[in-house]
Amino acid sequence: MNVIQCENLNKKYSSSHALKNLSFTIEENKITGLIGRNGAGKTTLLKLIAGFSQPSSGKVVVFSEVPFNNLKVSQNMIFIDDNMTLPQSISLLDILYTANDFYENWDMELARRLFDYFSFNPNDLQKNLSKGMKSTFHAIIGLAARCPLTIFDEPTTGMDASVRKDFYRALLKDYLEHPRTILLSSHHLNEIDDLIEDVLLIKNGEKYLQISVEELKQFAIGLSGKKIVVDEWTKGKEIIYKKMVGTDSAYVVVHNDYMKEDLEKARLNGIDISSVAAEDVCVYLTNKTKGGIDDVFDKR
Ligand SMILES: Nc1ncnc2c1ncn2[C@@H]1O[C@H](COP(=O)(O)OP(=O)(O)OP(=O)(O)O)[C@@H](O)[C@H]1O
Repeated sequence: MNVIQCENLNKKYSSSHALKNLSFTIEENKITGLIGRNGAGKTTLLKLIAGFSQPSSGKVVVFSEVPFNNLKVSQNMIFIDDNMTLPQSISLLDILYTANDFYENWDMELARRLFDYFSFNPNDLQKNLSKGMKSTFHAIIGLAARCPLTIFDEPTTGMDASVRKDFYRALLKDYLEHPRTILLSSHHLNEIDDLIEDVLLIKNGEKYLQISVEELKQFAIGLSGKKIVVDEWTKGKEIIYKKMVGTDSAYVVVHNDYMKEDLEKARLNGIDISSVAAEDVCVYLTNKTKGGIDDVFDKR
C-alpha cells in the first residue's frame, strides 16, 4: 500500500519555483531517504506531505487524504526538524509526558531510556539546550511517538558524530520492532545508507531518481587509467563525473550498463575499475558540472 502519492506536484514561491512536476509514491513501512543538495526542495516537499502548506498545483495524497488541514493525517504523522515548536515554559520531562497524552503509540519507557542515555536534565527547558542537544531531544520525540508516518527533516543538525550514530542505530532498532513509514532527509547519505531502503533524489526541485539503495550502489562505476584509453572505453556512455589525474590520466564515473565481458576487456587494457559509493553517486549526479569544484579552477 502507498502511504504517500504525489502527482505533478509544483510549489512556487514569489521568487522561486521550488518543486517542479514531482510524481512519486512511497510505500508503507519503508524507510526512504530524501536526498538533494542545499535548496533542492527537500523541506518544501516534506512540509507539503505533512500538510503544513499547500501545493501551487498538482496533487499530494497521504493516507488516501489531502494532508493540508487534515486531522487524520496530523494524528498519524510527526514532523521532526530543528525548528520544532515546543512549549517554552515547561520542563523537558513534562514535554515528554505531554507527548505521552498526545500520541497514541507513544512509548514512555523508550522516551525515558533515551532521555537518560543522552544525559538530559529533566528540569531543563528546551530553549536552553545546545543545538545538538535540541536535535537529540526532538529525535527522541520522533522515535517514541511511533507515528505511522514519521518525517525527519535533517534530524541530526548539530549532533556530534557519536550521537548521530546512536540516533541512526536507535532508529533502525525501533523500526525493526515497530515498522512504520519513515521519510528522512539528510546530507549524509554515507551515514544512512545501511538504514534506508529507498532513495528519492531531487535536483533543483525535480525528481531525479527513485531507486533502492542496493540499486544505487550498483548504479555507477569508476574507470581510471590513461585518459586516452578511458575516453575510448567511456565513449557513448552516460558520464556522471570526470576528472583529470596528473597530466595524462583520468577518473571517469559512468552509469554502469556494461556487460561483464566488456569490463574484463577494459581491465586487460589497463583500466582500473572501481565501485562508487552511493553518496558519491548522488553528489556527482547533482553536481552542476561534470567535474564539480575542479571546474571552477580548471576554467581560469
Ligand atoms: N518561504 C519561502 N519563500 C521563498 N522561497 C522559499 C521559501 N522556502 C523555500 N524557498 C526556496 O525554495 C527552494 C527550496 O528550498 P528548501 O528549503 O525546500 O530546500 P532544501 O532542499 O530543504 O535545502 P537545505 O538542504 O539547504 O535545507 C530554495 O530555493 C529556497 O530558497
